[in-house]
Amino acid sequence: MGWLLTADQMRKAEEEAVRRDALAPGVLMERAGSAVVEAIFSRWPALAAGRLRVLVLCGPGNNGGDGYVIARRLADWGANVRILEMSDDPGSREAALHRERALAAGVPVLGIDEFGAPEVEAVDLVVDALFGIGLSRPLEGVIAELVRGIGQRTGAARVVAVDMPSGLDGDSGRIPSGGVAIRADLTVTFHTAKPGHYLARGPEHCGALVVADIGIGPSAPGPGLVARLARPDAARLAKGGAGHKYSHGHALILGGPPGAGGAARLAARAALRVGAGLVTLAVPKGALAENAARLDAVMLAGLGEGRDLPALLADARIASVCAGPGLGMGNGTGPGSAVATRALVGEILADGRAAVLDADALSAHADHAEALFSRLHDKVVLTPHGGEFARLFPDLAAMLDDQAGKGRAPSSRLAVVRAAAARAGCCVLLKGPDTVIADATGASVINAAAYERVAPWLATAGSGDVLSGLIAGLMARGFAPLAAAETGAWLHVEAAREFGPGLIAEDLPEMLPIVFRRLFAE
Ligand SMILES: NC(=O)C1=CN([C@@H]2O[C@H](COP(=O)(O)OP(=O)(O)OC[C@H]3O[C@@H](n4cnc5c(N)ncnc54)[C@H](OP(=O)(O)O)[C@@H]3O)[C@@H](O)[C@H]2O)[C@@H](O)CC1
Ligand SMILES: Nc1ncnc2c1ncn2[C@@H]1O[C@H](COP(=O)(O)OP(=O)(O)O)[C@@H](O)[C@H]1O
Ligand SMILES: [K+]
Repeated sequence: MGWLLTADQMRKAEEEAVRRDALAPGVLMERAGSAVVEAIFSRWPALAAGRLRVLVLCGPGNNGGDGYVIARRLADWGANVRILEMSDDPGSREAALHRERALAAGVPVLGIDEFGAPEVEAVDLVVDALFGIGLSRPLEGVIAELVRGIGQRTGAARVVAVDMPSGLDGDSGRIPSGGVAIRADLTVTFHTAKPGHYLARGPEHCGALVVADIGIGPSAPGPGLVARLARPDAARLAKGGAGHKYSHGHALILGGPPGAGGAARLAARAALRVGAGLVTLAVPKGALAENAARLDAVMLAGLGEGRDLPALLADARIASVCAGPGLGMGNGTGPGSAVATRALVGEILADGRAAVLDADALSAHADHAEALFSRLHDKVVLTPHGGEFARLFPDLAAMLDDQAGKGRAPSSRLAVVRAAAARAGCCVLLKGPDTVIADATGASVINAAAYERVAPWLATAGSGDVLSGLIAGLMARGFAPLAAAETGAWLHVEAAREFGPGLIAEDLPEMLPIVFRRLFAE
């Protein structure tokens, strides 16, 4: 299901499994450590060929406990292993038990101040078992020095992080203000991935990510709100044999004044490609000629300065509206002005139909956020990028500032977007490589362009306009707001990956047929 458990939810899941299966102390830790060893050899089979030199860094908690298991298992296998530990008196019974076993197996255990000795630095593999989901503050002092030294002084050694790269907050993927974090080549986590593996600095510090099953059982959503990774519903996306164009919905896209129509045309094409039965682009009358020269399957309508939009919306077959890309932020009151943009958004929201508000539709409300929130309803999706988000929700955006909250746990993008959705009373999608989507009930999804889904070529002008068109097209097809946002964001990244380097926004809709073909064949 792709659930992403927070530290608290993970602890509850572990406790439940221990109780349910009456597990002896240390059994889960044994499984966790063994899973890491398995992942190491599966990722780097060549390491099994020679005399492997390993340095295992053990912290004072259960993450360190996993480290003692890994050290013993690798030593049993024949590796030359040394442990550097933070404490000779681990904070849990399980970790103490596994420390004793590692000592009994003859693994040399040194204090962390031994880091710097030549034989300690000359290793092939570093295992980072300092801190996992129990990180409670920034790494400082000797530990921070050790973490910096690992990068600089162990040369070409591979670094594997146990559960989380130490120093990285598992709920947010951020490094607590003033701290540092391990940069791993591989991170092995247990039961489910955690939000921090996908958010903020997570992917950059984790390297590659493996989620190991340690027998905690079915990954129940657990208490409280649980986020998950975005995934498509292929059956819902496919079209049935029956039906005609109107059964797949009519999307209305609003476009801007003459010379500013590209963004809305991109959105319109995306809405059509994602399967809306019909798409109409409505533009100021002065922009009709320009758009007529550029459109075929997308239909055109002209908007005067009167009540033309409500007249258009009187057609009950129009199932969704997209407003914002290129709509205008100019001075004055004519087409393309911020005043006109706010008036159009007001009419759309008063109508109550499913709608995507993006770009200028958001920015035009920078000084009118409360008025906007009072009109939003649960059929709306807002799709801000970071700058637009900060214009509407400055206090929430400030919580994501790297300098914010020194000494406190860093705020998570998930919590911040959930708070924005609750305030706005609608679905909010905050764009980025770690796109977060939440609705007013707190339901939330992360669509990460990370690991095997990296899509750096999406950072190109107009790609956000395509995303809003995808979501509008899906809502025209009857997808609920959160599902439309999730599916649109997922398809957006897949389309970018399908095209690859050299991608420009125009390419994205054209990749959808290939993405669909692959998805429906699976
Ligand atoms: N429970 C289970 O059955 C299983 C758990 N598993 C494993 O346990 C891990 C979670 O273990 P955990 O809860 O003990 O937390 P952990 O990450 O070891 O850190 C806590 C310790 O670090 C300390 N500390 C924190 N921040 C610090 C800082 N900046 N600088 C210095 N010290 C700092 C903190 O001290 P305190 O905050 O109390 O002062 C405390 O002593 C999890 O990630 C997984 O690997 C698996 O084996 C599966 C079975
Ligand atoms: N490095 C990246 N990796 C993956 N996706 C990215 C990256 N940078 C930006 N994106 C995506 O590209 C889109 C950019 O949208 P936006 O900032 O609105 O651009 P524009 O206004 O030019 O259309 C968003 O969907 C965002 O999630
Ligand atoms: K770790």
